[in-house]
Amino acid sequence: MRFGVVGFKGKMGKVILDVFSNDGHTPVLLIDKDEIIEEDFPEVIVDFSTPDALEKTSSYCEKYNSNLVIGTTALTEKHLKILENLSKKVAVVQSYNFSIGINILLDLLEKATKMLKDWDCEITEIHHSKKKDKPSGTAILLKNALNREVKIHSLRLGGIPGDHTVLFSNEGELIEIKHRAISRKVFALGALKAAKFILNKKSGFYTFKDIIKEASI
Ligand SMILES: NC(=O)c1ccc[n+]([C@@H]2O[C@H](COP(=O)([O-])OP(=O)(O)OC[C@H]3O[C@@H](n4cnc5c(N)ncnc54)[C@H](O)[C@@H]3O)[C@@H](O)[C@H]2O)c1
Ligand SMILES: O=C(O)C1=N[C@H](C(=O)O)CCC1
Repeated sequence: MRFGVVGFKGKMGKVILDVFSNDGHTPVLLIDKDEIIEEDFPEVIVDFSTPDALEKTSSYCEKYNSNLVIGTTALTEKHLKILENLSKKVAVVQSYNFSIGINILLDLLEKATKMLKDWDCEITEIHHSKKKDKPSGTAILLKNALNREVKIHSLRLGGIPGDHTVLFSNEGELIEIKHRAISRKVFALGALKAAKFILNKKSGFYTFKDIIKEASI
């Protein structure tokens, strides 16, 4: 496929370029804060950058009728509205976490939270010191899956790609459900799976969970 990357100079952008290119796909549109390289029209644009880039990303999707895979976190209602409108014209996959493990964990938590209604529950997330947003997008997804008020504890240190733990405890027991991304490549591989999923879709809004379900991973 011909693909575009928004945030191509960033940590995720570089890994996405690598993973997609190694799978035989051709980068034709590269966008970062201070540079745009436009060679051809992309079938899919992948945006892992910053919420401020979304209007530009959306206008490129409309210009080229490109589908969109977006992993950028810290989106507000305004950004979600842009994505909703865009998804009426092209196919959009949005997720705060493109790893298979977290998306399976979200299913497990929906079940666990019903069984552990009376237990205390909190979330911890640890990420590299360069991460700009807090709490992580994934922690927000986990909180939503728990469907109750939980505290999120955020730590920023070193080069950690992403650790999330959900803790449940009663008077005598502790259950810890933990996910660790060992490398950023897992997110890029998930984005590639999402890009292949929407390649021939006309329009619509999807999450990564929809894709995993359809592929029965
Ligand atoms: N959904 C997921 O699975 C997942 C996984 C990892 C990271 N992320 C998210 O992806 C985003 C990027 O993470 P990162 O670690 O690569 O960050 P980063 O800071 O290393 O990279 C961001 C890139 O975006 C560029 N950028 C900034 N403003 C821009 C603009 N207006 N237009 C175009 N480009 C612009 C920056 O110059 C930089 O190159 C963050 O929101 C992060 O939370 C999501
Ligand atoms: O490195 C990041 O930034 C990550 N962001 C996502 C989040 O906020 O949940 C996913 C994990 C890595």
